[in-house]
Amino acid sequence: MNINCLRIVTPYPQVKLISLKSRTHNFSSLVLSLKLSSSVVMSYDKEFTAAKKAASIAARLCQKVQKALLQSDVQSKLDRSPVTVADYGSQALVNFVLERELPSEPFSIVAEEDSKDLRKDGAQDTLQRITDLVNDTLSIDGSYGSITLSTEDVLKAIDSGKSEGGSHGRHWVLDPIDGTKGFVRGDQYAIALALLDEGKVVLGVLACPNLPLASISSDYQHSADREVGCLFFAKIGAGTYMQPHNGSSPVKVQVTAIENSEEASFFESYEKAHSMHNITSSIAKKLGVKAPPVRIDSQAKYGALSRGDGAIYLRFPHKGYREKIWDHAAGCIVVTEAGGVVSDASGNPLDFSKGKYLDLDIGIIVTNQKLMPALLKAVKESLEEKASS
Ligand SMILES: Nc1ncnc2c1ncn2[C@@H]1O[C@H](COP(=O)(O)O)[C@@H](OP(=O)(O)O)[C@H]1O
Ligand SMILES: [Mg+2]
Ligand SMILES: [Mg+2]
Ligand SMILES: [Mg+2]
Repeated sequence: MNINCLRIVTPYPQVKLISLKSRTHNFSSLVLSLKLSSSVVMSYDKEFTAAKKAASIAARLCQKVQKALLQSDVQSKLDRSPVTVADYGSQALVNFVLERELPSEPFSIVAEEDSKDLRKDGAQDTLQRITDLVNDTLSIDGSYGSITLSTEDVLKAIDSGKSEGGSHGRHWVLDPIDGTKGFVRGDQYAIALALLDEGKVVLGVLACPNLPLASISSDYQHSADREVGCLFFAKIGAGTYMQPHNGSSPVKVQVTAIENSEEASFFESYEKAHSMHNITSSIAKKLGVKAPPVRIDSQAKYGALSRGDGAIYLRFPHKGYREKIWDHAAGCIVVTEAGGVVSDASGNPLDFSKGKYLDLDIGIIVTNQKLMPALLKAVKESLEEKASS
C-alpha cells in the first residue's frame, strides 16, 4: 500500500494531515499512525462528566472537614508528610463516583493514598470518622439513593483500581487533596483528577474550593469576604473552563498574553521545603520581574495561571526529590489547554507515561508561549551560577 499522506475529516482542528514519510508504508504503519492520533479523535465526554462530578462531590467533603478540622483528623505518613481524614474521604468518594458513573470501563487509577495505615490497630476511630464523612456527603448529594457504605466498603473504595499507570491503556490519576499542608493551615488546596490515555493526559479537573473567584495575581491575601471556590476543567483540544462553585456558568479561560517579563508576576510553593526560593528569586531577578512572588499551596497555582492571574509558575525541589504524576497531571492540561506551556528546566514537556514518578530535569516551569524562551534562558543561567558557586 503506497500512501504519501492521509487527510482525515474530523471536528478536531488538530487532526488535519498525517504525513507518512515513506512511500512504501504498509497497512500496519497506517494503523499505528491512526492509533497515535486517536487520543485527539476520542471525545472522552462520559469520562469528563464523571470526573467533574467526582471532584465536585469530593470537594464538598473537604470543605466540611476544613471548616471544622480536629487535631485527631491529621495523621503523619511514613515519610512524615501529613494526611487527613479528608484526603482518605476524598479518594474514597472519587473512586466510588468514577466506578459508578463508568460501569462498563475497566477502572485503573494512580492515586496518592492507600488504606494501609487505616487497617492498623488503633485506626478504627479515624476510619469510622472517614466513613461517616463519606456517607454524609453521598447522602447530601443524593445521586446514589440511600446508599450507606460500611468501613470495609470505604477501605475497598480507597484502594480500588490501584495501578502504577504507564504508557498503555487508560489510567486515572488522582491527588485527593493536593496541598495537604495548605489544607491543614486553612489555605489553598485542590482535588486534582486527570485521565491518561496511552501515556498522555487527555482530560483534567481541578477543584479549588478556597481559590478566590477574583484574580490573585500580585495581591493575594486571606480575606474572609472574598467569594471563593472554582472548578477548572480541560479536555484535549477543547480548551480550559472555570466554573465558580456558586453555580454560575463555566467561562473559557486563557493564560496571560503579556510579552514583557518585567510585567510578569510569578507563583511558587508556600512551603520552602517544596521549592528552592533562592533559585526562583534569582530567575525572577534575571527576568526583571518587579512583583513579589505569590506563594500558595497546591495545583491551585496551575488553575490561577490558566485564567491569567500571574504569568509564571516556578518549582525547583531540593535535590533527590522525585515529583509524582498526581501533583501535576491535572494542572498541566488545565494550563496547556488555556494556551500555556509546561516543561522541565531544560524545556522538555512532562512525560506522564513512566509510572507514578515524573522523570525530569531539575524543576518544573510554566508560562505562556511568548515568555518561555526568556524564562528558559534565565533558568539556565541561574542554575549555572548555582552550580559554580
Ligand atoms: N520535598 C518536597 N519537594 C517538592 N514537593 C514536595 C516535597 N514534599 C512534598 N511535596 C509535594 O508537594 C505537594 C504540594 O505542592 P505545593 O508545594 O505546590 O503545595 C505535595 O502534595 P500533597 O499535599 O498532595 O502531599 C507533595 O506531593
Ligand atoms: Mg501528600
Ligand atoms: Mg499533591
Ligand atoms: Mg495529596
